Amino acid sequence: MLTIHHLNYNYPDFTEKVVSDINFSVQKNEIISIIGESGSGKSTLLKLIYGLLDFQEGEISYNDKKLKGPSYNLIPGHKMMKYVAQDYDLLDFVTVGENVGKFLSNFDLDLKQQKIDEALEVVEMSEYKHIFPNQLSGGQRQRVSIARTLSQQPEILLLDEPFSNLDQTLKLTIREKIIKWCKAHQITVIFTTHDLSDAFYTSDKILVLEKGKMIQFDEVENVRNFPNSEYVARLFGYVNVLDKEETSQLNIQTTDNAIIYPEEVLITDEGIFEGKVMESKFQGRDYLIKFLMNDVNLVAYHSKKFKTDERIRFNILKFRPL
Ligand SMILES: Nc1ncnc2c1ncn2[C@@H]1O[C@H](COP(=O)(O)OP(=O)(O)OP(=O)(O)O)[C@@H](O)[C@H]1O
Repeated sequence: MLTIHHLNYNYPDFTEKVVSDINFSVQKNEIISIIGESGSGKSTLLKLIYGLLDFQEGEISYNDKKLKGPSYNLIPGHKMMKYVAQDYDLLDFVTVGENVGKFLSNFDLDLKQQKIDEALEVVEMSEYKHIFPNQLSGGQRQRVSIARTLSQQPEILLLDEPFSNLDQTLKLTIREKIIKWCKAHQITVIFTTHDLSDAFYTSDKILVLEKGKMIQFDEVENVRNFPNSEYVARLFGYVNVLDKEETSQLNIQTTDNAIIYPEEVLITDEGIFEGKVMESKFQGRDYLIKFLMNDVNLVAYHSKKFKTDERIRFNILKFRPL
């Protein structure tokens, strides 16, 4: 088990804490995604866990053994972990296959090739095995870099934005294959992402960072269903955040502010409230309808497009106090 306890970090020559009093534990074989606004400290947290930065306060331990930063280790980076940064770090003068096998033992060459082939297959790069990386696209380089860490079968895999350069179609397959492979090989994965679908489809738990602080850490469904702040709710995309005055206009019985996801606003002719459409935007599957009820701005999804200024009726199906 990996445990992070009261972790604090500021970059040398800066006083501001980039990681501030972080506490969480990760069980073997769990998949954790770290989400948060740009600059919230996601990459820094990964680097601290991997042992690339010396934290000023706190403790990181793995299976009850304390882990130290680069000042205490001859080679930075803990042996049982592998870290894929955003720069991929491939050698351009050897082939993709040789890059993937770079850290594998030459003792059993058949086994080495088997591991290389298996890892390349997971990221769907088998046909590029004999190509040099400088002939690859950014997304292909990213996949080779991931394959290189998979082939080494670490106990913990730390991935910084692992799917950021993949197009949507490829991402759906590769993301699933990588996660399946890691689950099958009992590998713990911690990855950062800006794409909420990465977090939803692949992780067991989501860790939310805001300005270096961990503001929520919970199972995926709980973070989405019970976001503990407006910041967390807004990470999931469009959301209605209503203050007390606005909730009372919608007959919502709460003394707190409330959040309502767009799918919890039902546009229907039988609705008890009336609104005026401001905008209908096609979202791929349905329309995002922005509308006003008195002076309350709301968003909802609907299969049909409405005209600007059209009158609609709606009901509130659910709300969550904040
Ligand atoms: N080497 C550095 N020296 C000083 N400050 C840094 C350094 N690297 C990052 N920072 C600062 O630390 C903060 C957190 O950066 P970090 O890269 O961890 O955020 P992030 O959440 O991963 O961002 P992004 O989503 O944009 O990748 C930012 O304010 C950044 O400017």
